[in-house]
Amino acid sequence: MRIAVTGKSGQVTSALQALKAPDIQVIAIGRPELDLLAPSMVGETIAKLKPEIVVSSAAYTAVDKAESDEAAAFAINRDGAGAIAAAAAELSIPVIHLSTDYVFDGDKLERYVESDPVGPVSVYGRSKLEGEYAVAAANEKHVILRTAWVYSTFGHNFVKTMLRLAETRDELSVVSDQLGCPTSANDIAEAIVNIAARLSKDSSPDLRGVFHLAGSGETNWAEFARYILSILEEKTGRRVTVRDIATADYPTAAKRPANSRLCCDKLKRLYGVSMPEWQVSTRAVVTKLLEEPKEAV
Ligand SMILES: NC(=O)C1=CN([C@@H]2O[C@H](COP(=O)(O)OP(=O)(O)OC[C@H]3O[C@@H](n4cnc5c(N)ncnc54)[C@H](OP(=O)(O)O)[C@@H]3O)[C@@H](O)[C@H]2O)C=CC1
Ligand SMILES: Cc1cn([C@H]2C[C@H](O)[C@@H](COP(=O)(O)OP(=O)(O)O[C@H]3O[C@@H](C)C(=O)[C@@H](O)[C@H]3O)O2)c(=O)[nH]c1=O
Ligand SMILES: [Mg+2]
Repeated sequence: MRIAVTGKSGQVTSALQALKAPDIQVIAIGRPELDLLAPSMVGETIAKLKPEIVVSSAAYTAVDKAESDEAAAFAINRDGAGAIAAAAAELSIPVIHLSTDYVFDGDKLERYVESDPVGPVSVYGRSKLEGEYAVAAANEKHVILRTAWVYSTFGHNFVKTMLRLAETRDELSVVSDQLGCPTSANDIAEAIVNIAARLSKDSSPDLRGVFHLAGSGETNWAEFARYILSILEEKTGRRVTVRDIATADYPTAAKRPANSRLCCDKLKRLYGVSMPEWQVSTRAVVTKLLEEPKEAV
Protein backbone atom coordinates (compact mmCIF):
# COMPACT_ATOMS: atom_id res chain seq x y z
CA MET A 1 0.00 0.00 0.00
CA ARG A 2 1.27 3.49 -0.88
CA ILE A 3 0.73 5.96 1.94
CA ALA A 4 1.41 9.65 1.43
CA VAL A 5 2.00 11.51 4.69
CA THR A 6 2.25 15.27 5.09
CA GLY A 7 5.17 16.88 6.92
CA LYS A 8 8.77 15.82 6.48
CA SER A 9 10.60 15.82 9.79
CA GLY A 10 7.58 15.54 12.08
CA GLN A 11 7.43 12.88 14.77
CA VAL A 12 4.58 10.86 13.30
CA THR A 13 5.96 11.12 9.75
CA SER A 14 9.39 9.97 10.94
CA ALA A 15 7.87 7.08 12.87
CA LEU A 16 5.87 6.01 9.82
CA GLN A 17 9.01 6.11 7.70
CA ALA A 18 10.91 4.07 10.29
CA LEU A 19 8.24 1.34 10.37
CA LYS A 20 9.40 -1.84 8.82
CA ALA A 21 6.02 -3.04 7.62
CA PRO A 22 6.01 -5.30 4.61
CA ASP A 23 4.00 -4.03 1.63
CA ILE A 24 3.83 -0.50 3.04
CA GLN A 25 5.45 2.36 1.17
CA VAL A 26 5.51 5.66 3.00
CA ILE A 27 6.04 8.81 0.97
CA ALA A 28 6.55 11.97 3.02
CA ILE A 29 5.55 15.24 1.40
CA GLY A 30 6.34 18.59 2.88
CA ARG A 31 8.05 21.88 2.40
CA PRO A 32 9.11 23.13 -0.08
CA GLU A 33 7.00 21.06 -2.53
CA LEU A 34 4.00 21.11 -0.21
CA ASP A 35 3.63 24.17 1.97
CA LEU A 36 0.32 24.25 3.83
CA LEU A 37 0.57 28.02 4.04
CA ALA A 38 0.23 28.10 0.25
CA PRO A 39 -2.00 25.13 -0.52
CA SER A 40 -2.83 25.93 -4.15
CA MET A 41 -0.65 23.08 -5.49
CA VAL A 42 -1.78 20.51 -2.93
CA GLY A 43 -4.07 18.55 -5.26
CA GLU A 44 -1.52 18.28 -8.04
CA THR A 45 1.36 17.44 -5.70
CA ILE A 46 -0.55 14.63 -4.03
CA ALA A 47 -2.05 13.23 -7.25
CA LYS A 48 1.45 12.80 -8.73
CA LEU A 49 2.37 10.43 -5.90
CA LYS A 50 -0.51 8.07 -6.72
CA PRO A 51 -1.17 7.22 -3.08
CA GLU A 52 -3.83 4.78 -1.94
CA ILE A 53 -4.35 6.71 1.28
CA VAL A 54 -3.27 10.08 2.66
CA VAL A 55 -2.17 10.66 6.24
CA SER A 56 -2.55 14.30 7.25
CA SER A 57 0.02 14.81 9.97
CA ALA A 58 1.65 18.17 9.24
CA ALA A 59 0.49 20.85 11.62
CA TYR A 60 1.36 24.00 13.47
CA THR A 61 2.19 22.32 16.80
CA ALA A 62 3.88 25.12 18.78
CA VAL A 63 1.10 25.52 21.34
CA ASP A 64 2.37 28.70 23.05
CA LYS A 65 3.59 30.38 19.87
CA ALA A 66 0.19 29.85 18.25
CA GLU A 67 -1.37 32.27 20.76
CA SER A 68 0.35 35.17 18.99
CA ASP A 69 0.43 33.60 15.53
CA GLU A 70 -3.23 32.77 15.11
CA ALA A 71 -3.44 33.39 11.37
CA ALA A 72 -0.67 30.90 10.59
CA ALA A 73 -2.04 28.30 13.02
CA PHE A 74 -5.47 28.45 11.36
CA ALA A 75 -4.03 28.58 7.84
CA ILE A 76 -2.08 25.37 8.46
CA ASN A 77 -4.29 23.46 10.92
CA ARG A 78 -7.68 24.34 9.43
CA ASP A 79 -7.24 25.39 5.79
CA GLY A 80 -4.18 23.24 5.10
CA ALA A 81 -5.81 20.16 6.60
CA GLY A 82 -8.98 20.82 4.60
CA ALA A 83 -6.97 21.14 1.39
CA ILE A 84 -5.22 17.82 2.03
CA ALA A 85 -8.53 16.07 2.69
CA ALA A 86 -9.98 17.61 -0.49
CA ALA A 87 -6.99 16.42 -2.50
CA ALA A 88 -7.61 12.88 -1.23
CA ALA A 89 -11.32 13.23 -2.06
CA GLU A 90 -10.41 14.21 -5.65
CA LEU A 91 -8.62 10.86 -5.92
CA SER A 92 -11.53 9.07 -4.17
CA ILE A 93 -9.17 7.83 -1.46
CA PRO A 94 -9.46 8.08 2.34
CA VAL A 95 -7.64 10.55 4.55
CA ILE A 96 -6.43 9.75 8.05
CA HIS A 97 -6.08 13.07 9.85
CA LEU A 98 -4.34 13.62 13.18
CA SER A 99 -5.99 15.79 15.77
CA THR A 100 -5.47 16.47 19.45
CA ASP A 101 -6.73 16.08 23.01
CA TYR A 102 -6.48 19.89 23.23
CA VAL A 103 -9.90 20.16 21.49
CA PHE A 104 -11.34 19.61 24.99
CA ASP A 105 -11.63 22.18 27.77
CA GLY A 106 -10.39 19.80 30.46
CA ASP A 107 -13.29 20.25 32.87
CA LYS A 108 -14.61 16.70 32.61
CA LEU A 109 -13.65 14.53 35.56
CA GLU A 110 -13.57 11.26 33.60
CA ARG A 111 -11.88 10.29 30.37
CA TYR A 112 -13.14 11.98 27.23
CA VAL A 113 -15.06 9.93 24.67
CA GLU A 114 -15.44 10.94 21.03
CA SER A 115 -19.00 12.19 21.45
CA ASP A 116 -18.16 14.54 24.34
CA PRO A 117 -18.64 18.24 23.70
CA VAL A 118 -15.51 20.00 22.54
CA GLY A 119 -14.35 23.36 23.88
CA PRO A 120 -10.73 24.18 23.11
CA VAL A 121 -9.03 26.66 25.44
CA SER A 122 -6.11 27.60 23.18
CA VAL A 123 -5.57 28.91 19.65
CA TYR A 124 -3.85 25.62 18.77
CA GLY A 125 -6.83 23.64 20.08
CA ARG A 126 -9.33 25.81 18.23
CA SER A 127 -7.37 25.63 14.99
CA LYS A 128 -7.13 21.83 15.26
CA LEU A 129 -10.86 21.56 15.97
CA GLU A 130 -11.61 23.66 12.90
CA GLY A 131 -9.27 21.32 11.03
CA GLU A 132 -11.40 18.34 12.08
CA TYR A 133 -14.48 20.07 10.67
CA ALA A 134 -12.67 21.04 7.45
CA VAL A 135 -11.42 17.48 6.90
CA ALA A 136 -14.85 15.95 7.54
CA ALA A 137 -16.50 18.44 5.17
CA ALA A 138 -13.97 17.88 2.38
CA ASN A 139 -13.81 14.09 2.31
CA GLU A 140 -16.46 11.66 3.48
CA LYS A 141 -13.82 8.91 3.63
CA HIS A 142 -12.12 10.38 6.69
CA VAL A 143 -10.74 9.06 9.92
CA ILE A 144 -9.79 11.69 12.47
CA LEU A 145 -7.45 10.35 15.13
CA ARG A 146 -7.24 12.48 18.24
CA THR A 147 -3.99 11.67 19.93
CA ALA A 148 -2.11 13.26 22.85
CA TRP A 149 1.23 14.07 24.48
CA VAL A 150 3.24 12.60 21.58
CA TYR A 151 6.89 11.69 22.12
CA SER A 152 9.54 9.84 20.16
CA THR A 153 13.23 9.86 19.39
CA PHE A 154 12.40 12.30 16.56
CA GLY A 155 11.79 16.04 16.53
CA HIS A 156 10.84 17.95 19.66
CA ASN A 157 8.85 16.58 22.56
CA PHE A 158 8.52 16.52 26.34
CA VAL A 159 10.69 13.40 26.80
CA LYS A 160 13.59 15.01 24.98
CA THR A 161 13.07 18.29 26.83
CA MET A 162 13.23 16.52 30.21
CA LEU A 163 16.43 14.65 29.27
CA ARG A 164 18.00 17.86 27.99
CA LEU A 165 17.13 19.83 31.13
CA ALA A 166 18.41 16.95 33.26
CA GLU A 167 21.89 17.44 31.83
CA THR A 168 22.32 20.72 33.69
CA ARG A 169 19.83 20.63 36.57
CA ASP A 170 19.45 18.37 39.59
CA GLU A 171 15.79 19.21 40.10
CA LEU A 172 13.05 19.99 37.60
CA SER A 173 9.78 21.68 38.48
CA VAL A 174 6.89 20.19 36.53
CA VAL A 175 3.13 20.68 36.66
CA SER A 176 1.22 17.86 38.31
CA ASP A 177 -2.33 19.12 37.83
CA GLN A 178 -2.75 18.37 34.11
CA LEU A 179 -3.79 14.79 33.40
CA GLY A 180 -3.32 13.01 30.10
CA CYS A 181 -2.11 10.03 28.13
CA PRO A 182 1.46 10.08 26.78
CA THR A 183 1.58 8.49 23.33
CA SER A 184 4.54 7.12 21.41
CA ALA A 185 4.76 8.20 17.77
CA ASN A 186 5.88 4.65 16.95
CA ASP A 187 2.66 3.26 18.40
CA ILE A 188 0.67 5.86 16.44
CA ALA A 189 2.46 4.82 13.25
CA GLU A 190 1.65 1.15 13.81
CA ALA A 191 -1.97 1.97 14.52
CA ILE A 192 -2.20 4.14 11.40
CA VAL A 193 -0.93 1.33 9.20
CA ASN A 194 -3.48 -1.08 10.66
CA ILE A 195 -6.28 1.43 10.22
CA ALA A 196 -5.16 2.23 6.67
CA ALA A 197 -5.10 -1.45 5.69
CA ARG A 198 -8.61 -1.95 7.00
CA LEU A 199 -9.97 1.25 5.44
CA SER A 200 -8.58 0.39 2.04
CA LYS A 201 -10.65 -2.80 1.84
CA ASP A 202 -13.69 -1.96 3.96
CA SER A 203 -15.87 1.03 3.11
CA SER A 204 -18.25 0.58 6.03
CA PRO A 205 -19.38 4.00 7.33
CA ASP A 206 -18.80 2.80 10.92
CA LEU A 207 -15.08 2.92 10.27
CA ARG A 208 -15.20 6.64 9.51
CA GLY A 209 -15.35 9.60 11.84
CA VAL A 210 -13.51 10.64 14.98
CA PHE A 211 -11.52 8.17 17.08
CA HIS A 212 -9.32 8.60 20.14
CA LEU A 213 -5.86 7.04 19.91
CA ALA A 214 -3.56 7.44 22.91
CA GLY A 215 -1.18 5.42 25.04
CA SER A 216 -2.90 3.14 27.58
CA GLY A 217 -3.01 4.29 31.18
CA GLU A 218 -2.82 7.89 32.32
CA THR A 219 -0.55 10.24 34.21
CA ASN A 220 0.29 13.89 34.80
CA TRP A 221 3.30 15.78 33.42
CA ALA A 222 5.26 15.60 36.70
CA GLU A 223 4.76 11.85 37.00
CA PHE A 224 5.66 11.44 33.35
CA ALA A 225 8.87 13.41 33.96
CA ARG A 226 9.63 11.33 37.05
CA TYR A 227 9.27 8.12 35.08
CA ILE A 228 11.55 9.42 32.29
CA LEU A 229 14.17 10.43 34.87
CA SER A 230 13.92 7.12 36.71
CA ILE A 231 15.09 5.42 33.52
CA LEU A 232 17.90 7.96 33.19
CA GLU A 233 19.02 7.09 36.71
CA GLU A 234 18.73 3.37 36.11
CA LYS A 235 20.81 3.57 32.93
CA THR A 236 23.40 6.19 33.86
CA GLY A 237 23.33 6.61 37.64
CA ARG A 238 22.50 10.32 37.27
CA ARG A 239 19.78 11.30 39.74
CA VAL A 240 17.49 14.22 38.92
CA THR A 241 14.40 14.83 41.02
CA VAL A 242 11.05 16.28 40.01
CA ARG A 243 9.21 18.82 42.12
CA ASP A 244 5.43 18.88 41.61
CA ILE A 245 4.13 22.35 40.87
CA ALA A 246 0.72 23.78 39.99
CA THR A 247 -0.17 25.10 36.56
CA ALA A 248 -0.43 28.55 38.14
CA ASP A 249 3.27 28.30 39.04
CA TYR A 250 4.31 27.64 35.45
CA PRO A 251 2.87 30.52 33.42
CA THR A 252 2.56 29.88 29.68
CA ALA A 253 1.04 31.85 26.83
CA ALA A 254 -1.49 29.10 26.08
CA LYS A 255 -3.91 27.59 28.54
CA ARG A 256 -3.88 23.77 28.65
CA PRO A 257 -6.74 21.45 29.66
CA ALA A 258 -6.47 20.16 33.25
CA ASN A 259 -7.78 16.80 32.08
CA SER A 260 -7.38 15.52 28.56
CA ARG A 261 -7.34 11.79 29.21
CA LEU A 262 -8.79 10.03 26.19
CA CYS A 263 -10.95 6.91 26.24
CA CYS A 264 -9.86 4.78 23.28
CA ASP A 265 -12.53 2.05 23.49
CA LYS A 266 -14.17 3.03 20.20
CA LEU A 267 -11.02 2.31 18.21
CA LYS A 268 -10.63 -1.04 19.94
CA ARG A 269 -14.27 -1.90 19.28
CA LEU A 270 -14.34 -0.97 15.59
CA TYR A 271 -10.77 -1.62 14.47
CA GLY A 272 -9.46 -4.03 17.12
CA VAL A 273 -6.57 -1.58 17.65
CA SER A 274 -5.28 -0.90 21.16
CA MET A 275 -2.16 0.84 22.36
CA PRO A 276 0.63 -0.31 24.73
CA GLU A 277 0.87 1.06 28.28
CA TRP A 278 2.58 4.45 28.14
CA GLN A 279 5.34 3.30 30.51
CA VAL A 280 6.38 0.47 28.19
CA SER A 281 6.73 2.75 25.17
CA THR A 282 8.34 5.56 27.18
CA ARG A 283 10.98 3.14 28.44
CA ALA A 284 11.77 2.08 24.86
CA VAL A 285 12.13 5.67 23.65
CA VAL A 286 14.19 6.89 26.62
CA THR A 287 16.48 3.86 26.34
CA LYS A 288 17.02 4.52 22.65
CA LEU A 289 17.70 8.22 23.24
CA LEU A 290 20.29 7.40 25.90
CA GLU A 291 22.01 4.96 23.57
CA GLU A 292 22.20 7.36 20.63
CA PRO A 293 25.25 9.57 20.20
CA LYS A 294 24.42 13.16 21.30
CA GLU A 295 24.60 14.71 17.79
CA ALA A 296 21.89 12.35 16.55
CA VAL A 297 19.54 13.21 19.45
N1 LIG B 1 3.10 16.54 19.24
C1 LIG B 1 2.08 16.25 20.03
O1 LIG B 1 2.21 16.17 21.26
C2 LIG B 1 0.72 16.00 19.46
C3 LIG B 1 0.48 16.11 18.10
N2 LIG B 1 -0.79 15.93 17.62
C4 LIG B 1 -1.04 16.07 16.19
O2 LIG B 1 -0.36 15.01 15.53
C5 LIG B 1 0.17 15.45 14.28
C6 LIG B 1 1.62 15.11 14.19
O3 LIG B 1 2.32 15.74 15.23
P1 LIG B 1 3.90 15.66 15.32
O4 LIG B 1 4.39 14.55 14.46
O5 LIG B 1 4.25 15.72 16.76
O6 LIG B 1 4.30 17.05 14.66
P2 LIG B 1 5.69 17.78 14.71
O7 LIG B 1 5.55 19.03 15.48
O8 LIG B 1 6.77 16.80 15.07
O9 LIG B 1 5.91 18.13 13.17
C7 LIG B 1 5.06 19.01 12.52
C8 LIG B 1 5.15 18.71 11.05
O10 LIG B 1 4.32 19.65 10.38
C9 LIG B 1 5.02 20.15 9.28
N3 LIG B 1 4.60 21.50 8.93
C10 LIG B 1 4.48 22.57 9.75
N4 LIG B 1 4.12 23.64 9.02
C11 LIG B 1 3.99 23.23 7.74
C12 LIG B 1 3.65 23.87 6.52
N5 LIG B 1 3.37 25.17 6.46
N6 LIG B 1 3.62 23.13 5.39
C13 LIG B 1 3.92 21.82 5.40
N7 LIG B 1 4.27 21.16 6.52
C14 LIG B 1 4.30 21.86 7.67
C15 LIG B 1 6.48 20.16 9.72
O11 LIG B 1 7.25 20.26 8.58
P3 LIG B 1 8.86 20.19 8.50
O12 LIG B 1 9.18 18.74 8.51
O13 LIG B 1 9.18 20.86 7.23
O14 LIG B 1 9.35 20.92 9.72
C16 LIG B 1 6.55 18.86 10.48
O15 LIG B 1 6.82 17.80 9.60
C17 LIG B 1 -0.18 16.94 14.19
O16 LIG B 1 -1.32 17.06 13.40
C18 LIG B 1 -0.47 17.34 15.61
O17 LIG B 1 -1.40 18.40 15.68
C19 LIG B 1 -1.84 15.60 18.41
C20 LIG B 1 -1.66 15.47 19.76
C21 LIG B 1 -0.35 15.61 20.39
C1 LIG C 1 9.45 22.10 30.01
C2 LIG C 1 8.45 22.12 31.14
C3 LIG C 1 7.10 22.06 30.89
N1 LIG C 1 6.21 22.10 31.92
C4 LIG C 1 4.78 22.00 31.64
C5 LIG C 1 4.18 22.94 30.60
C6 LIG C 1 2.99 22.16 30.11
O1 LIG C 1 1.90 22.37 30.98
C7 LIG C 1 3.44 20.73 30.21
C8 LIG C 1 3.87 20.11 28.89
O2 LIG C 1 4.70 21.00 28.20
P1 LIG C 1 4.94 20.93 26.64
O3 LIG C 1 5.22 22.28 26.15
O4 LIG C 1 5.91 19.86 26.34
O5 LIG C 1 3.57 20.40 26.14
P2 LIG C 1 2.55 20.95 25.09
O6 LIG C 1 3.25 21.73 24.05
O7 LIG C 1 1.39 21.54 25.75
O8 LIG C 1 2.14 19.54 24.45
C9 LIG C 1 1.03 19.46 23.63
O9 LIG C 1 1.45 19.57 22.30
C10 LIG C 1 0.39 19.60 21.38
C11 LIG C 1 1.00 19.66 19.99
C12 LIG C 1 -0.65 18.58 21.60
O10 LIG C 1 -1.42 18.29 20.70
C13 LIG C 1 -0.91 18.08 22.99
O11 LIG C 1 -1.43 16.76 23.01
C14 LIG C 1 0.31 18.14 23.87
O12 LIG C 1 1.22 17.09 23.59
O13 LIG C 1 4.55 20.71 31.12
C15 LIG C 1 6.63 22.17 33.23
O14 LIG C 1 5.82 22.19 34.18
N2 LIG C 1 7.98 22.23 33.49
C16 LIG C 1 8.91 22.22 32.50
O15 LIG C 1 10.13 22.29 32.77
MG1 LIG D 1 5.09 22.11 23.03
